[in-house]
Amino acid sequence: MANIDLSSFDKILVLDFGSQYNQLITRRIRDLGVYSELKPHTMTAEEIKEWGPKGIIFSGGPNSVYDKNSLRVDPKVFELGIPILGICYGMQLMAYTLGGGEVESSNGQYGHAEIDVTEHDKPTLFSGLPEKQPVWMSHGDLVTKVPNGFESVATTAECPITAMQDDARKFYGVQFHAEVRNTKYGNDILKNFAFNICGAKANWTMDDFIDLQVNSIRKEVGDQKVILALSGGVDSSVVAALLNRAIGDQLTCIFVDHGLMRKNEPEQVMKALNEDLGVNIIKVDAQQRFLSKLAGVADPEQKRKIIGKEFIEVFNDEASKLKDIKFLAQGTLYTDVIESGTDTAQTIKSHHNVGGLPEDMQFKLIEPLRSLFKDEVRVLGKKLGIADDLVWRQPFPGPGLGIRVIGAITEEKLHLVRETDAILRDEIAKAGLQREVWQYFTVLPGFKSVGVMGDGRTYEYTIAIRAVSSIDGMTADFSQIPWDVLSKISTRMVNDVKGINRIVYDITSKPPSTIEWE
Ligand SMILES: Nc1ncnc2c1ncn2[C@@H]1O[C@H](COP(=O)(O)OP(=O)(O)OP(=O)(O)O)[C@@H](O)[C@H]1O
Ligand SMILES: O=c1[nH]c(=O)c2[nH+]cn([C@@H]3O[C@H](COP(=O)(O)O)[C@@H](O)[C@H]3O)c2[nH]1
Ligand SMILES: NC(=O)CC[C@H](N)C(=O)O
Ligand SMILES: [Mg+2]
Repeated sequence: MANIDLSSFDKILVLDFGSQYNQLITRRIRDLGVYSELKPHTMTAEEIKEWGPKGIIFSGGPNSVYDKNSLRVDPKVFELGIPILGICYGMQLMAYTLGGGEVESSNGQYGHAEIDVTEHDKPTLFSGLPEKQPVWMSHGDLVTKVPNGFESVATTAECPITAMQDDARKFYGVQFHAEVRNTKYGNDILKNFAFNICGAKANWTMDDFIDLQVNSIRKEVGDQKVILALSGGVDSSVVAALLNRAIGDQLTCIFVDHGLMRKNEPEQVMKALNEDLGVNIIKVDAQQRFLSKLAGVADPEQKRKIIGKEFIEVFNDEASKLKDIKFLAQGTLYTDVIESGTDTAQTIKSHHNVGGLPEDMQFKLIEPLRSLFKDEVRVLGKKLGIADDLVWRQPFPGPGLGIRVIGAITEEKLHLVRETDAILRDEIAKAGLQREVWQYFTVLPGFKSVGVMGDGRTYEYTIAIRAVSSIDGMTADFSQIPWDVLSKISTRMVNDVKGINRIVYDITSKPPSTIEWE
């Protein structure tokens, strides 16, 4: 095993000013083969120097630079001689902090825009790229005067200073989000920054990630025992493979059947995991515990917190049977972390494994995938030799069908979601669409409507079909499942599942919606 320490890699540091997309910047840089980490905006110039990045990126964020409590940066960071790129709030912060710049509020620009690049001659962020480029904007404020030493290098009608640069000091700012895929040349812009401007070398790969994680797990755990929350999903299976490599039989995996699983899932999961992963797995039957705690609870955040807490109670019980367990491992991804809310980012929903955890938890967490996105985890899963079917399994949230029955959960409602979900999955498989559609499931909104079946009046529940395409779960588009497939699905659901008389199709993207309804 290679003994890896970070000093062998060229690094780019991303400072966190609270954007939902901040970790997306680090992963774009890692995709280029350059090591990158997200760190708090409070890191001092001295600490940054010690970390030794080739370049620094300031992320976007929800603040306005003129807010009293807006997030700032140590001004000495501009004296380190390290190239800096500010994105959105990051650019505004540069203009505000460096002498001579001005920022004002405006009507805002949200979504697509086209920029005109006005500076081509010098080596810039835009070297080798077209003069006109589609970008993605999300801002209320804008820079109205560049700081001393800077020039404006790109423009749109609404935002005359869309990009700015100071060649001599290697400081750059873009008002648009270069890290999102809707910015057509975003990756090329980041490439120009990392390689041409910072002079970084691409000497980082996912194999290095595996080595780093395995080493750090061994160091942290020593000869102690670890339990892993294993769901049968991709994320926890990848963690199982990593832990198996790092600590072998010091690991015990625990699969919880909370009664919110899909049709036949518990049996299938146990069979598949036993065959594929070769790890020691305990199945806990906890249906009654979860369902009785959830009875009558309608608020989505409260449901998520109850589920998160009950998971930990189950792990506590199992740990006390196994004795001397200090560590709980989970397949937490960055999406779970950022949506649950951080010191700088707002809470969108409390994922059961992050925001839903009880405050007084006894375990120390091991979460090796905490900074990664789903598509990176799939690459990792393949590298670790996990079977294709498991690597490409559609995500299924820990709270399961519990967040797909909207409002209070009952056995009857769970049954309707479970049966319609099974039909949907079967028809999607028959149509060969499993890979094309990223995630697909049914939701029971909980209201009834009038229908007519066999000449008789019905008054029954509605089922909604949710199907999305995505790469990392951070943004998603609704999938355009062919009408004939939808038609078959709808007919089968109404015919086969008693208690349903209407099927609707969810045609919203994320944002503005989220993938799950709760
Ligand atoms: N039924 C379960 N039993 C044990 N642990 C679970 C269960 N459901 C979820 N978890 C834990 O919560 C984590 C987060 O769940 P999540 O659904 O995001 O990941 P996953 O199930 O591993 O992968 P996927 O996204 O493919 O479903 C899991 O990685 C796992 O550690
Ligand atoms: O393990 C999980 N625990 C949760 O509490 C949770 N909530 C949402 N999800 C999954 O995360 C992805 C993004 O979902 P949303 O757009 O609904 O936030 C989608 O893939 C969701 O299925 C969860 N996974
Ligand atoms: N996305 C951002 O970074 C937004 C920056 C700032 N909050 C604005 O509205 O202009
Ligand atoms: Mg899951």
